Amino acid sequence: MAIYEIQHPLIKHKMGLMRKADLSTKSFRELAREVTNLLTYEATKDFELEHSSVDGWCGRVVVQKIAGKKVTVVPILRAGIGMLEGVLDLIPGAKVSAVGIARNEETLEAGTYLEKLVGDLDQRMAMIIDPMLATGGSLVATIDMLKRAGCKDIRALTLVSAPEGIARVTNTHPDVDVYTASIDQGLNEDGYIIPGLGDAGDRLFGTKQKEE
Ligand SMILES: O=P(O)(O)OC[C@H]1O[C@H](OP(=O)(O)OP(=O)(O)O)[C@H](O)[C@@H]1O
Ligand SMILES: O=c1cc[nH]c(=O)[nH]1
Ligand SMILES: [Mg+2]
Repeated sequence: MAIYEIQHPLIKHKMGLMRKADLSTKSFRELAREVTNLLTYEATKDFELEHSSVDGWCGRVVVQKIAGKKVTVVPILRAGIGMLEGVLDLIPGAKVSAVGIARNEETLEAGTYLEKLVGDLDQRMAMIIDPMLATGGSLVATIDMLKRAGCKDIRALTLVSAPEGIARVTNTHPDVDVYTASIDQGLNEDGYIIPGLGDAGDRLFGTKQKEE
């Protein structure tokens, strides 16, 4: 596996804004979408092109179009939904395979509750999206699921990744590349990424519990 931490000033700036604890849900959502636009741009740089031709205003014009495999975007529910529009802005025709995985807050084990994959996965590239790669349990479970369904070409986009999760995915699935906006310091005792974003699902959906 290769991990690509995208070095782009717009990504750095927008990630800095997202780390502010009192950011509104609306702004957090908008920034998640914008950073995902930029990650998608980077993660598609190696897409193959083929020549084609169209009727242009002055006659036939040779153009290029994306060749090869079709894409399925794989949001890991819930938080992955916060990156979905960001990918679809640039790949509007992609089919969506929804995967529901929730991390047990005590054991940190990933539990699967939904598997709604598109067909012909052996002929598609899967682009998994999840804002947070923490212990790596959720991403490994999703890759396992996609491979069981026949998918052989898998990459993942995350906003923040912890070294612990990167190591786990690297060891388990060395063929999967991860594109991330930031590699952070590591995990705290509760399995949260430091400095991270806090609970990305809660911030995207506005479900943060009030403290007693
Ligand atoms: O790398 P891991 O240790 O598995 O942790 C990362 C997972 O935790 C979060 O989801 P969560 O389980 O909180 O579900 P949610 O999206 O419904 O909030 C996050 O969106 C990842 O899916
Ligand atoms: O830091 C973390 C870790 C897991 N899930 C989150 O939403 N945030
Ligand atoms: Mg959550």
